[in-house]
Amino acid sequence: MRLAKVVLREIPQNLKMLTFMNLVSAIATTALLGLVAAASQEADKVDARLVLMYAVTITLFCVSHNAILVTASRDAERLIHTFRMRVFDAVRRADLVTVERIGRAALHGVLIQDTQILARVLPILAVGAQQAVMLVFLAYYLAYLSPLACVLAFAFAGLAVSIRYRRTRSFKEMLAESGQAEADVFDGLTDLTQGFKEARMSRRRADALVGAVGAASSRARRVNVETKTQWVRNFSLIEAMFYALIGLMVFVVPLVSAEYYKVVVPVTTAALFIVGPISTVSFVTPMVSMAERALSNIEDMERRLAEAAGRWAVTADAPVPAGRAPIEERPADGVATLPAPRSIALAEAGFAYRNDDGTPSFAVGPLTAEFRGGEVTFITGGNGSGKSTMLRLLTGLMPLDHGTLLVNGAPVPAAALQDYRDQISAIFSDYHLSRRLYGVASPDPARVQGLLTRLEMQDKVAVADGAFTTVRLSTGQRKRLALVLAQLEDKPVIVLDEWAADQDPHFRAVFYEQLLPELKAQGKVVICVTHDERWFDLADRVYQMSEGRLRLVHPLPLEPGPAEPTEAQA
Ligand SMILES: Nc1ncnc2c1ncn2[C@@H]1O[C@H](COP(=O)(O)OP(=O)(O)OP(=O)(O)O)[C@@H](O)[C@H]1O
Repeated sequence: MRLAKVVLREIPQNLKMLTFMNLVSAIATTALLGLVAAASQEADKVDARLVLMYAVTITLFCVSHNAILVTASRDAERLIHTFRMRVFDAVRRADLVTVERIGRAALHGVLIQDTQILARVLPILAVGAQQAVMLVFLAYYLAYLSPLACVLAFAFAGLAVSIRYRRTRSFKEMLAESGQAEADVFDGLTDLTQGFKEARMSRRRADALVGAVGAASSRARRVNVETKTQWVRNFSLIEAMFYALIGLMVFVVPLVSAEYYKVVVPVTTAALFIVGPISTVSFVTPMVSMAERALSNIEDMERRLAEAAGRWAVTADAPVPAGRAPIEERPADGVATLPAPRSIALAEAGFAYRNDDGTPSFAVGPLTAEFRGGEVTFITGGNGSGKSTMLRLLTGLMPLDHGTLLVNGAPVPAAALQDYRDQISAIFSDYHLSRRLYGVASPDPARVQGLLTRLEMQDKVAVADGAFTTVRLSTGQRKRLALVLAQLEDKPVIVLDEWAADQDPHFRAVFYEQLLPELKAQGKVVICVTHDERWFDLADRVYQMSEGRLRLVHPLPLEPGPAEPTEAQA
């Protein structure tokens, strides 16, 4: 059972203590029953010793019950924290295509919904386990009083529980359907909040969007109501059956057992005591499948992300092109030593986006291009020609299907990919600007002020306590802050995907005529995707992308000239 394995593997520390507390609470409950039976024999006087023992037993029960609940809740939260951190870590290690394919809704489902299910269910399961142990003790006690009553009571309880289970066969499917419907609602919410402007601008679009979210929400409501109704019906049925069980003990058993009248009071009391635990255990057992499902979702997500990372590691270790020495891997920790890039390149690189059935939907390559330090390279080409895809491959965000990524002419091994990415500042067209300057530890205030002034943002924004004072800015202004951040990172490679497209004509000229030459003068590898032909002559190289293929258009590759006359000819 997945749940048991996970508990043993992830939170083994308190299992002994929980088992001990379970035994204490079960013994305390059985002792309570014994004390009630003993007191009922002496109903004409109050025995102080029995009262004291009763008080001690109740205290033991309360202490052990509390300890079980508190420990189980704490362990459940620890488990959830572990899972969340593992999934976060797996996300940051995965490649972009996998994360995009999995989607925000599925990740949200796992990180929020499934972990919450575990947080709710695990402490209840601990109580279920406690009640199950208690049932074993109560069964012994009942069997000691009257074997016949014990057999009848448990047979009847078994019947009640099995009727209940037969009625909850479809519980799992209902949960799955409800989870899918909730994910669809979340998708719709994302479309509504992120596409708010578009929805607000068109009644038909907004109607269709809200209609789709409404349909998903209504599906979720129907399934959730069905699930809860079934739960309530089952609960009532089982309650009624347990009252019938008490009737069985009082009216039917005396008919078949002559000596029964001597133990009728303790047996009936014991039967009353087993009603609660049986009800709890039968209520809790379906929750095992809920927890198993949540766990399986979390583990599947981890596996999908890890598999993608694994595939990537393999493809990144593509064969070394002839004549190029690979970057060395340090054997001790397996991390490659990556030299500071003076040039980065793609050699015969290829990649295809794939449909769900695995067929390629769009392919780039073979791509061969080199980008050098102290040079500005422009990449141009029509919409959808593959420029951003090429940048994603060049920056190590997506695995190559074939070909090689090179630094200073040597292939980058899988173990060095993060090192490689750490050398690149990239501002993609869908750049996300955070208010906090993550990863830039205590920047020099004078330098920050200088950069803000250089980017003409000094009157709008400042940096305080490691964060921009605001990011509520225009698209062009946010891109300028992204460039401030990139300059603060001061990495040897800078990649800008249509950065200038959002700038006004004045600042566009500043960008091409001043900022790019400054970056070039600092010796950086500067790569810009751009459509601004007016400034093409400022670039050292211009590549043209067309239908996934890359062609050098400036400087034009030299045509092979007439052959030099040989010595003999001379
Ligand atoms: N995440 C993705 N999943 C699947 N296919 C994608 C994805 N992103 C892009 N594509 C496909 O790759 C093609 C090239 O997209 P890409 O963004 O690389 O083009 P681009 O040259 O940067 O275009 P633009 O100038 O419009 O930004 C697109 O036509 C699209 O079909």
